[in-house]
Amino acid sequence: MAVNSRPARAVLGQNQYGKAETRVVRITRDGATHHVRDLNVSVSLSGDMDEVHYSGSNANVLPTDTTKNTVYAFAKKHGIESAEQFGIHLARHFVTSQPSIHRARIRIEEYGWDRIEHGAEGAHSFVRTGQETRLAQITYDGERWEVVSGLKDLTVMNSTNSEFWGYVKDTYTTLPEAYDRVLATDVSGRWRFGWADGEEQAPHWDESYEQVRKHLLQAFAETYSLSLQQTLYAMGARIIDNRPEIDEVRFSLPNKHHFLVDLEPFGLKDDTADSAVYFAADRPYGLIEATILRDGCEERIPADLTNL
Ligand SMILES: O=c1[nH]c(=O)c2[nH]c(=O)[nH]c2[nH]1
Repeated sequence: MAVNSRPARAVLGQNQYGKAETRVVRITRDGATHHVRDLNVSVSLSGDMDEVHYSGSNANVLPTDTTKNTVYAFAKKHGIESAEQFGIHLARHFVTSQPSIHRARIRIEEYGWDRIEHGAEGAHSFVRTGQETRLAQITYDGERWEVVSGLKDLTVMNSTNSEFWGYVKDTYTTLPEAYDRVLATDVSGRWRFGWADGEEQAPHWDESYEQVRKHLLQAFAETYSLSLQQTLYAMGARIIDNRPEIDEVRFSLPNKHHFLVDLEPFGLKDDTADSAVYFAADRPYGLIEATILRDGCEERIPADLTNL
């Protein structure tokens, strides 16, 4: 076909739509033993969608907001047995319940959680699977050494034993008081060793790292938390109390908010005694930062850990 005889009309090609990255966390409570399923669900639908593109008629459009609600409602109603089973359930629902939808693609990422081993009662403390990044900074001026070790991206969660209430309330405060909430954070921590004189026996670095990691995880798991600030202090104090080679610890802890999803509009009860479905928000987040020192030691780790 000659270029000047090609039809001038534009036509619609492949198209799909849906809600991407619905972060759904379902916590099931079997007495004091909790179970977590944590998914990132992306729904993509296609079907009779010519009109919405050509004329703007939404008559065939199931809102993406509805697909998000369906993810939360199904998590509550049917549970999450596996990512595959959950995806099959959703895909079948969209295609069979909506005449205008002929194809559904559900993509799911699942984040795994291991239990934190500790000495206290209860099984509601988890560390996300996959390794954190271990960090080290060594400074030497020909005389004195400074070694700061650390870690980042160690994600932990307590599915209970966390409250937040009794805070200042001003004109702009809307936050409801929480008497049983999820407490989750990505731990970023640095700790400075007392060792500075090369003549002295150096600490066993690997063993020290493993022990610090263990102590901070156990303190996170065992602390009944009234604020993330309190938990942060407990983690740092546990390290100072148990590891004589360390003089200073600094933590930067994002408060990874988990909001209970209101399922009442779908006739589902928020029965937290049995199971609960949360929206895992990624931003904005509270950011709680502090240094914990061995009494009498100097504060040397910079306030902004991104500079270290
Ligand atoms: O543990 C918390 N500390 C806060 O300072 C705070 N502020 C807030 O809104 N939620 C929380 N949670």
